[in-house]
Amino acid sequence: MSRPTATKRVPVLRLAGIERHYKEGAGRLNILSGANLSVYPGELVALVAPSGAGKSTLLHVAGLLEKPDAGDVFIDEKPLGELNDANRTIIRRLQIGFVYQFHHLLPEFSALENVMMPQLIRGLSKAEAAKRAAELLSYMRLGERKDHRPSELSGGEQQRVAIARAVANAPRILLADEPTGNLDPTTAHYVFDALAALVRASGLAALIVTHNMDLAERMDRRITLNAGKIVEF
Ligand SMILES: Nc1ncnc2c1ncn2[C@@H]1O[C@H](COP(=O)(O)OP(=O)(O)OP(=O)(O)O)[C@@H](O)[C@H]1O
Repeated sequence: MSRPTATKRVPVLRLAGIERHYKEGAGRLNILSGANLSVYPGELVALVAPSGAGKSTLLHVAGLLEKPDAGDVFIDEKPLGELNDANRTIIRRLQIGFVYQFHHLLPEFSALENVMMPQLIRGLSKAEAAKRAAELLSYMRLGERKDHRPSELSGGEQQRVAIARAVANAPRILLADEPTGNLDPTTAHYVFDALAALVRASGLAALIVTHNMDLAERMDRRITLNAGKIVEF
């Protein structure tokens, strides 16, 4: 079936024929068996699947943390399979932001410093990093809280700092594993709204693992894993 408008768009993230298997005794456990996915600029895709279906494995492959056994990952249609480990690390640092269920903020640093950190690692000056970090925290409605340490912030505030940190280096892709899984429903909605606004405003492609069907319904598309393949639902 031809879809003329869709074919003109270029996906930010494309997974093509991804296979991933693990050894199990004498046999093989096939987790991903020809998984295909395209995520477009500003799009939020919910990944909803039962425990053990391969959600983390898929995020790890998309995030260049694990190499697929077959198939390839494309960012802006550039294939990444041929890159050596050093170049994969560079692409991961610059192009991909990660958000986890638990924020993993550095406890002895302020919110501002936590968001500055990836930029300093990338080689930006302190002044440049502080400016962007302050802008991002204001966008996440945390301007007043930027000098607080994580222990002085609420769970929802901590998670918004973690989201700001994930996009500090202006990545192309945001990968999130249950980003609101640790929050009460009202806070989860608020944090999700902030995340969605950021993704749409910056044209990121976001792949978000969630068990929360309310949030999944508010994303642009919903996918699941069935026998190692990606299925829209
Ligand atoms: N390094 C590994 N070696 C062997 N088996 C693995 C390895 N990593 C994951 N698995 C297995 O692959 C399957 C998929 O794991 P994965 O963590 O991707 O699932 P998931 O959908 O994220 O599950 P959950 O929701 O419980 O986190 C599981 O059965 C798991 O035990």
